[in-house]
Amino acid sequence: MTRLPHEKGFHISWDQIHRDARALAWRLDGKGPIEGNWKAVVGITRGGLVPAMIMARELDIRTVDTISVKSYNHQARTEPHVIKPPQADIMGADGEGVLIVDDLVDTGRTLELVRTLYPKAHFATIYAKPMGVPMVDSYVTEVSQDTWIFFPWDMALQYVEPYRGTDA
Ligand SMILES: O=P(O)(O)OC[C@H]1O[C@H](OP(=O)(O)OP(=O)(O)O)[C@H](O)[C@@H]1O
Ligand SMILES: O=c1[nH]c(=O)c2nc[nH]c2[nH]1
Ligand SMILES: [Mg+2]
Repeated sequence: MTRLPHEKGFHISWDQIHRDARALAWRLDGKGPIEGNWKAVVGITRGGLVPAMIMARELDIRTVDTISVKSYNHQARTEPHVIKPPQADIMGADGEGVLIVDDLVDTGRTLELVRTLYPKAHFATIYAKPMGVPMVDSYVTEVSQDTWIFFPWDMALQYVEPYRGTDA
């Protein structure tokens, strides 16, 4: 296991990821290889499921599947492996026409593995770190490699002390 140093935190709200996933969908609209269309959206579980759903809704795509890849135990990186593949007839021989979506690309190891399986698919993530950029075809926002991205499903609202403290 490799534990990476993360100096900064980038905290994403539900509203932010909703807007970013929509923006990514709009950018890819009409860009599929089959008369501009995409034949399916495949989310890389688990993080890719929320953006995949939002993008499939925007692009009016009803064929939605998942590929389950596990690469991290909390913030510690492990060797990525496929736990559940998508349906073979959706992916075809090489993934052509399929939009494969994840929440982020970090080292690029997850997408590298999925790319070897489906080299002609289009790989889209909402966020990207520099090491992973070569592995992704489309993304919305880049953050530095030493930033840990906190997604809304991993957070909860909680009380914070006022900046000037309290009298108690
Ligand atoms: O570019 P990489 O360094 O491979 O990292 C990116 C991957 O890591 C996270 O998934 P994780 O394995 O933590 O599983 P999860 O989506 O179920 O949270 C994230 O959702 C990406 O899929
Ligand atoms: O929630 C997460 N934030 C990250 O920055 C990250 N990098 C890999 N996997 C990740 N998961
Ligand atoms: Mg993931």
